[in-house]
Amino acid sequence: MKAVIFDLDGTLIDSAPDIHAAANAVLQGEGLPLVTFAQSRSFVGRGARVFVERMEHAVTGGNDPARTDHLHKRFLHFYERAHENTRIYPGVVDVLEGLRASGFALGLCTNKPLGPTRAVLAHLGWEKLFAVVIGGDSLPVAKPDPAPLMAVVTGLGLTLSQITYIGDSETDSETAARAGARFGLFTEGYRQTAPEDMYHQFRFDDYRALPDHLKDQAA
Ligand SMILES: O=C(O)COP(=O)(O)O
Ligand SMILES: [Mg+2]
Repeated sequence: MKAVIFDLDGTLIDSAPDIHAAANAVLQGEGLPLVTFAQSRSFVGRGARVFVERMEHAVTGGNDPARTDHLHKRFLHFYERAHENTRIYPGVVDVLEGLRASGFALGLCTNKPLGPTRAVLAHLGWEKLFAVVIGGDSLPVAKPDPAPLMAVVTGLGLTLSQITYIGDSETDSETAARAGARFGLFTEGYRQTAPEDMYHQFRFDDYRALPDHLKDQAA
Protein backbone atom coordinates (compact mmCIF):
# COMPACT_ATOMS: atom_id res chain seq x y z
CA MET A 1 0.00 0.00 0.00
CA LYS A 2 1.10 3.57 -0.57
CA ALA A 3 -0.43 6.95 0.07
CA VAL A 4 -0.33 10.63 -0.64
CA ILE A 5 -1.12 12.87 2.30
CA PHE A 6 -2.28 16.40 1.54
CA ASP A 7 -2.44 19.67 3.37
CA LEU A 8 -5.75 21.48 2.71
CA ASP A 9 -5.71 25.31 2.68
CA GLY A 10 -3.52 26.70 -0.09
CA THR A 11 -2.79 23.16 -1.30
CA LEU A 12 -6.03 21.54 -2.49
CA ILE A 13 -8.34 24.50 -2.02
CA ASP A 14 -7.95 28.25 -2.21
CA SER A 15 -9.86 29.17 0.94
CA ALA A 16 -8.15 32.52 1.56
CA PRO A 17 -11.17 34.62 0.43
CA ASP A 18 -13.49 32.85 2.87
CA ILE A 19 -10.95 33.00 5.71
CA HIS A 20 -10.61 36.73 5.04
CA ALA A 21 -14.39 37.16 5.11
CA ALA A 22 -14.63 35.23 8.41
CA ALA A 23 -11.86 37.34 9.93
CA ASN A 24 -13.52 40.61 8.99
CA ALA A 25 -16.94 39.37 10.12
CA VAL A 26 -15.40 38.86 13.59
CA LEU A 27 -13.62 42.22 13.60
CA GLN A 28 -16.66 44.10 12.38
CA GLY A 29 -18.80 42.48 15.09
CA GLU A 30 -16.31 43.66 17.71
CA GLY A 31 -16.03 47.19 16.30
CA LEU A 32 -12.34 46.63 15.49
CA PRO A 33 -10.46 47.72 12.35
CA LEU A 34 -10.60 45.25 9.44
CA VAL A 35 -7.64 43.42 7.88
CA THR A 36 -6.68 43.35 4.20
CA PHE A 37 -6.78 40.21 2.09
CA ALA A 38 -2.97 40.09 1.98
CA GLN A 39 -2.73 40.41 5.77
CA SER A 40 -5.30 37.69 6.34
CA ARG A 41 -3.57 35.33 3.90
CA SER A 42 -0.25 35.85 5.66
CA PHE A 43 -1.82 34.79 8.99
CA VAL A 44 -2.81 31.32 7.66
CA GLY A 45 -0.72 28.23 8.30
CA ARG A 46 -0.44 27.56 12.03
CA GLY A 47 -4.11 26.90 12.75
CA ALA A 48 -7.05 29.00 13.88
CA ARG A 49 -5.72 30.09 17.28
CA VAL A 50 -2.49 31.49 15.83
CA PHE A 51 -4.46 33.08 12.97
CA VAL A 52 -6.59 34.92 15.52
CA GLU A 53 -3.55 35.96 17.58
CA ARG A 54 -1.89 37.40 14.48
CA MET A 55 -5.10 39.16 13.46
CA GLU A 56 -5.63 40.57 16.96
CA HIS A 57 -2.03 41.77 17.08
CA ALA A 58 -2.37 43.47 13.70
CA VAL A 59 -5.50 45.43 14.60
CA THR A 60 -4.93 46.17 18.30
CA GLY A 61 -1.14 46.12 18.57
CA GLY A 62 -1.08 43.31 21.13
CA ASN A 63 -2.59 40.09 22.47
CA ASP A 64 -4.82 39.89 25.50
CA PRO A 65 -5.58 36.24 26.41
CA ALA A 66 -9.23 36.86 27.36
CA ARG A 67 -9.82 38.85 24.19
CA THR A 68 -7.99 36.25 22.09
CA ASP A 69 -10.27 33.53 23.55
CA HIS A 70 -13.33 35.54 22.64
CA LEU A 71 -12.11 36.38 19.12
CA HIS A 72 -11.13 32.73 18.59
CA LYS A 73 -14.64 31.56 19.53
CA ARG A 74 -16.23 34.09 17.18
CA PHE A 75 -13.81 33.17 14.39
CA LEU A 76 -14.69 29.47 14.64
CA HIS A 77 -18.37 30.39 14.44
CA PHE A 78 -17.90 32.12 11.07
CA TYR A 79 -15.18 29.73 9.86
CA GLU A 80 -17.48 26.67 9.93
CA ARG A 81 -19.84 28.38 7.49
CA ALA A 82 -17.19 29.94 5.26
CA HIS A 83 -17.11 28.06 1.96
CA GLU A 84 -18.96 30.26 -0.48
CA ASN A 85 -15.81 31.53 -2.20
CA THR A 86 -13.57 28.52 -1.63
CA ARG A 87 -12.27 27.05 -4.89
CA ILE A 88 -10.54 23.76 -5.64
CA TYR A 89 -7.23 24.39 -7.43
CA PRO A 90 -7.28 23.48 -11.15
CA GLY A 91 -6.57 19.82 -11.89
CA VAL A 92 -6.97 18.65 -8.28
CA VAL A 93 -10.11 16.57 -8.76
CA ASP A 94 -8.75 14.63 -11.75
CA VAL A 95 -5.43 14.00 -10.06
CA LEU A 96 -7.00 12.78 -6.80
CA GLU A 97 -9.26 10.41 -8.73
CA GLY A 98 -6.31 9.22 -10.83
CA LEU A 99 -4.17 8.57 -7.76
CA ARG A 100 -6.90 6.52 -6.14
CA ALA A 101 -7.41 4.55 -9.35
CA SER A 102 -3.70 3.76 -9.43
CA GLY A 103 -3.65 2.40 -5.90
CA PHE A 104 -2.80 5.33 -3.67
CA ALA A 105 -4.70 5.86 -0.44
CA LEU A 106 -5.34 9.52 0.34
CA GLY A 107 -4.86 11.23 3.70
CA LEU A 108 -5.41 14.78 4.91
CA CYS A 109 -3.22 16.61 7.43
CA THR A 110 -4.36 20.20 7.94
CA ASN A 111 -4.03 22.81 10.67
CA LYS A 112 -7.61 23.89 9.96
CA PRO A 113 -9.71 22.85 12.96
CA LEU A 114 -11.66 19.63 12.44
CA GLY A 115 -15.10 21.35 12.51
CA PRO A 116 -14.43 23.70 9.58
CA THR A 117 -12.45 20.94 7.85
CA ARG A 118 -15.39 18.49 7.95
CA ALA A 119 -17.73 21.29 6.89
CA VAL A 120 -15.71 22.23 3.81
CA LEU A 121 -15.15 18.57 2.88
CA ALA A 122 -18.93 18.05 2.99
CA HIS A 123 -19.46 21.22 0.95
CA LEU A 124 -17.11 19.85 -1.74
CA GLY A 125 -18.63 16.34 -1.65
CA TRP A 126 -15.30 15.03 -0.36
CA GLU A 127 -16.54 13.32 2.84
CA LYS A 128 -15.29 9.91 1.71
CA LEU A 129 -12.23 10.95 -0.28
CA PHE A 130 -9.63 10.80 2.49
CA ALA A 131 -9.15 7.60 4.47
CA VAL A 132 -7.68 9.51 7.44
CA VAL A 133 -8.25 13.18 8.34
CA ILE A 134 -6.29 15.00 11.05
CA GLY A 135 -7.15 18.64 11.81
CA GLY A 136 -5.34 21.35 13.74
CA ASP A 137 -7.19 20.47 16.94
CA SER A 138 -7.23 16.67 16.55
CA LEU A 139 -4.13 16.31 18.74
CA PRO A 140 -2.69 18.39 21.59
CA VAL A 141 -0.01 19.60 19.14
CA ALA A 142 -0.34 20.96 15.57
CA LYS A 143 2.01 21.24 12.58
CA PRO A 144 4.96 21.98 12.39
CA ASP A 145 5.13 19.36 15.14
CA PRO A 146 5.47 16.12 13.14
CA ALA A 147 2.90 14.28 15.33
CA PRO A 148 -0.18 15.13 13.21
CA LEU A 149 1.53 13.90 10.03
CA MET A 150 2.68 10.75 11.81
CA ALA A 151 -0.89 10.21 13.06
CA VAL A 152 -2.11 10.18 9.46
CA VAL A 153 0.67 7.79 8.42
CA THR A 154 -0.09 5.31 11.21
CA GLY A 155 -3.84 5.83 10.76
CA LEU A 156 -3.39 4.63 7.18
CA GLY A 157 -1.51 1.59 8.51
CA LEU A 158 1.65 2.69 6.68
CA THR A 159 5.22 3.72 7.41
CA LEU A 160 6.97 6.93 6.37
CA SER A 161 8.69 5.34 3.37
CA GLN A 162 5.26 4.59 1.87
CA ILE A 163 3.94 8.15 1.84
CA THR A 164 4.55 11.52 0.24
CA TYR A 165 3.29 14.67 1.93
CA ILE A 166 2.06 17.54 -0.27
CA GLY A 167 1.71 21.07 1.13
CA ASP A 168 2.04 24.74 0.30
CA SER A 169 3.55 26.41 3.32
CA GLU A 170 6.61 26.83 5.50
CA THR A 171 4.65 24.96 8.19
CA ASP A 172 4.16 21.90 5.96
CA SER A 173 7.76 21.89 4.81
CA GLU A 174 9.02 22.05 8.40
CA THR A 175 6.57 19.32 9.48
CA ALA A 176 7.85 17.01 6.74
CA ALA A 177 11.49 17.82 7.52
CA ARG A 178 11.01 17.09 11.22
CA ALA A 179 9.16 13.84 10.45
CA GLY A 180 11.75 12.82 7.83
CA ALA A 181 8.99 12.53 5.23
CA ARG A 182 9.21 13.00 1.47
CA PHE A 183 7.70 16.38 0.71
CA GLY A 184 6.26 17.86 -2.48
CA LEU A 185 5.78 21.64 -2.44
CA PHE A 186 2.78 23.12 -4.29
CA THR A 187 4.12 26.57 -5.13
CA GLU A 188 0.79 28.35 -5.83
CA GLY A 189 -0.47 28.46 -2.23
CA TYR A 190 0.22 30.78 0.71
CA ARG A 191 3.97 30.40 1.24
CA GLN A 192 6.01 33.56 1.80
CA THR A 193 9.49 32.03 1.53
CA ALA A 194 11.28 31.30 -1.74
CA PRO A 195 10.87 27.60 -2.66
CA GLU A 196 14.67 27.20 -2.84
CA ASP A 197 14.85 28.03 0.85
CA MET A 198 12.29 25.42 1.88
CA TYR A 199 12.80 21.71 2.50
CA HIS A 200 11.24 19.69 -0.33
CA GLN A 201 12.06 16.76 -2.61
CA PHE A 202 10.10 18.14 -5.56
CA ARG A 203 7.83 21.06 -6.35
CA PHE A 204 5.07 21.77 -8.84
CA ASP A 205 2.78 24.65 -9.82
CA ASP A 206 0.29 22.59 -11.84
CA TYR A 207 -1.47 19.48 -10.51
CA ARG A 208 -1.14 17.71 -13.83
CA ALA A 209 2.57 17.39 -13.05
CA LEU A 210 2.04 15.64 -9.69
CA PRO A 211 1.47 11.99 -10.77
CA ASP A 212 4.84 11.95 -12.51
CA HIS A 213 6.59 12.96 -9.29
CA LEU A 214 4.94 10.05 -7.48
CA LYS A 215 5.94 7.37 -10.00
CA ASP A 216 8.82 6.02 -7.93
CA GLN A 217 7.01 5.92 -4.64
CA ALA A 218 7.49 2.69 -2.67
CA ALA A 219 4.37 0.54 -2.43
O1 LIG B 1 -5.72 26.73 9.09
C1 LIG B 1 -4.53 26.99 8.88
O2 LIG B 1 -3.85 27.79 9.54
C2 LIG B 1 -3.82 26.32 7.73
O3 LIG B 1 -4.52 25.26 7.20
P1 LIG B 1 -3.65 24.19 6.33
O4 LIG B 1 -2.81 23.48 7.35
O5 LIG B 1 -4.71 23.34 5.68
O6 LIG B 1 -2.86 24.99 5.36
MG1 LIG C 1 -1.66 25.10 3.69
